[in-house]
Order: sequence, then structure tokens, then C-alpha cells
Amino acid sequence: MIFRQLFEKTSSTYTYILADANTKDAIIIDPVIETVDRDFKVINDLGLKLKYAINTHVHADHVTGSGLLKQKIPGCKSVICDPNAKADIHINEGDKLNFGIKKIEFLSTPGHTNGCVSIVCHSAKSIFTGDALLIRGCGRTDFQQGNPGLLYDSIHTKVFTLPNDYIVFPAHDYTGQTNSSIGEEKKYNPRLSKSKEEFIQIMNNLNLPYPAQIDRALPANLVCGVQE
Ligand SMILES: N[C@@H](CCC(=O)N[C@@H](CSS)C(=O)NCC(=O)O)C(=O)O
Ligand SMILES: [Fe+2]
Repeated sequence: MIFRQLFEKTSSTYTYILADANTKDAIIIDPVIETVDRDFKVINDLGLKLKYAINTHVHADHVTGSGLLKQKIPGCKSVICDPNAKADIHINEGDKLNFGIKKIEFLSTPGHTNGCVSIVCHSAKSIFTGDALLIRGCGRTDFQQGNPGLLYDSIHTKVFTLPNDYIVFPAHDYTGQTNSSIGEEKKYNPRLSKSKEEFIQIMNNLNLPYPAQIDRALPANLVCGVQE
């Protein structure tokens, strides 16, 4: 497996590239429009064939790079779960996609937004959690149909039931951390290690300012980041 974790610093977003080392078939998870040229260079330098550009949800804090990547790489298909967002493929709970002999499986993990998915790669013992589960945190639940009770259930029934040694790769980190594990987050996550009632109380009192790019990002991300 070829693996890259790439960072976009304005929105503190992680973009991931995964590829089958033999066939060079590749996927990208949560690309950001401002760093498409960097990601495109990585893809070309490594001789990868990008099959899918996947968004874990309709992002509110940055514009997705998936539409621009599709323009640059003929044959690349955009993928999302949210039925309101434009994409080539709309996936659902339990769906799988292949790249070479590698496989990913989608878990529906709503609560941060309605259409949030987490992506499991069992052969790499890894889960890409989008904004559902962050390192020692989780996605906010105060807009985009956010629902703290639903997020708690998503994480506890879909994510925390994976083996403790699975690596957690989030869509963001604001503290300089890159990854965690299921076991660590079950034990040390200050929000999700609490009871559901305590979690809902915490989430309803975060009082976070809205993301700086929200007004630009939400409409753009409903059309893959670019108007055709
Ligand atoms: N300051 C950032 C936005 C930070 C933020 O709201 N992050 C979201 C994920 S992006 S929708 C979040 O869920 N944060 C949870 C938390 O506890 O911080 C910006 O202006 O972009
Ligand atoms: Fe988000």
C-alpha cells in the first residue's frame, strides 16, 4: 500500500492518498481546492492512477478539491454520501470501493452532518473518520443537521466497535497530532468516553465560532467545489 497524509494549513485539513503499490490505482480522501496542485504532483510523481476523489461529508470550513481533480484527471470519479451534493457516485452504509486489490468500506456515521461517512481499510487496519471522530475530540454538532445524540451513537456503535489497534486518521487536527487509535480514543477522548447525556451536554455548550470559510464552502461543496 502507498499512503500519504497531507495537510492544508488554513483549515487544518488532512487529505489522504491511498494506492495499491502494484497496480498504482489510487483514491484521495478529502482534498482541498487550494492544495490540488500539490496533490496532483504527488499523484503524478508516484505514477498513480486516481480512480476516486472522496469527500467524507459536505465540508463547511474549506472548498473541496474533488471537482478540480476530476478536471485534471480524466476518469476520476467523485464520491460522497450526502444525496443533496453533486457527485458521480453516492454511497451508502456498507458500500465498498476497490482500487487495485485494495478495498475500502463505508460506514454511515452521521451526527456532525447528516451525510457523514467514515472509511475503513481493513487491510491497513485504518479508519478515516472525517469530522465524526477527531483526535481527543469530535465534529461539532451545531449546524448542518448536527445532532449530538446521533453522533454519540454513530461513534459508539460503528467506530468504537472496531479493534483497538485500528489507526484513526481524522479530517482535521488543530493541535499538531496526526493519528490515534481506536483503543486510545475509547480511553482518552474527553467527550466520547463520557455517558451519552454528558456528551450531549458538552456538545451543546461548545460555543464555537463558525468556520471562517463557511459561506463560501457550503454552496461550493454541494457542486463538487467547482461550477461546470
Ligand atoms: N476555526 C476553524 C473551524 C474549526 C471548526 O469548527 N472545526 C469543525 C470541523 S470543520 S466543519 C469542528 O467540528 N470542530 C470541532 C471542535 O471541537 O473544534 C475555521 O475557521 O475553519
Ligand atoms: Fe465538517
